[in-house]
Amino acid sequence: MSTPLLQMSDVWLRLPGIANRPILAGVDLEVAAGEVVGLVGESGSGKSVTARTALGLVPRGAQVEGRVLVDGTDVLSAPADRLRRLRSESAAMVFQDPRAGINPMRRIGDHLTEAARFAKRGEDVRAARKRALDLLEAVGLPHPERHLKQFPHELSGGMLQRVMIAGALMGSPKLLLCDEPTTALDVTTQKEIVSILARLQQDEGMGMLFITHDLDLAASVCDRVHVMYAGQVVEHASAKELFASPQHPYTAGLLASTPSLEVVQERLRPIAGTPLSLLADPLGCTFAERCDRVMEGLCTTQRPELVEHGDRADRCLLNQTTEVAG
Ligand SMILES: Nc1ncnc2c1ncn2[C@@H]1O[C@H](COP(=O)(O)OP(=O)(O)OP(=O)(O)O)[C@@H](O)[C@H]1O
Repeated sequence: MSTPLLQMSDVWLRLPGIANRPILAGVDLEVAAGEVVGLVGESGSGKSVTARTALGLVPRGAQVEGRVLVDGTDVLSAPADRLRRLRSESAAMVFQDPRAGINPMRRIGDHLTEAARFAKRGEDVRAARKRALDLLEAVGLPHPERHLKQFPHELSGGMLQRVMIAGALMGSPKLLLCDEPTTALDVTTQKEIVSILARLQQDEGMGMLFITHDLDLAASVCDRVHVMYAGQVVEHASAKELFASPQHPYTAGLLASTPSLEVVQERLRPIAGTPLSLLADPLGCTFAERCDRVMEGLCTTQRPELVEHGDRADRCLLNQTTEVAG
């Protein structure tokens, strides 16, 4: 197998003075070329911090340990100029809110060609403009020439997110990190944006990390899915296996609390309790206090490791205990 484009190994991120527990606690994650890896989990589980750490964008005051390789570059030790180049040449990110990532005072064309100035081939402005026009067309915008001259406020949220996707692709990245790219959009626009992303990912052979709350969306877009809880990956598997037979009670809980048009469920069952506070740092499993299968005396005192079972893995003592017993 080829070397992954993104390789995160045992990544820890702490925010002293803000959080008692680590924000990321030993995250392992790989994305290969041509592959879409999903990252799902409730709000606050660490999905965005994982993606941002992959590009060396860590919160101020953060203490980070572990290893992050993006296309061979050691992100956590690379100097700032190497990281800047990496973010324009090898990897790019699309965020949830397109308006937060664009200067409202600059024309769309300037935004797009500015990104090209950092690109590997040192394109001149004309070549960058041509690429911008091609990409605006590829993301389904009706009037690329006109859009180049427009300001962000002249476009709807869905149109602007297409511009942001075009901008992310200006440097022909090998790796695209998408952080809830459709959450802020209406359902029809969401579907269009997702299908554009999926087509571009395949056309360009990019590796993609796709962060979403939406499990149905993850099931339809991703090859593999990682489930995060309280800063840890608690389960990962191929999308097909994960949704057909979740092994971790948290994954099962997420599925049971997700409305689905395909499967008519009698009643949605929300996961009891609330996500682990940043001030809590329990001795045992971080999900124990909400788990409907908790083994008292065991889960509350022992931290489970992520254990592989074939090509999937989960972090649950229940499965490990059953294995030993069996
Ligand atoms: N700069 C920061 N300062 C303080 N706390 C932070 C910072 N960035 C993230 N956190 C905290 O780290 C935890 C993980 O945040 P993160 O944004 O990665 O979660 P998430 O899973 O992406 O959630 P959401 O789905 O809501 O975006 C949260 O508890 C968040 O409050």
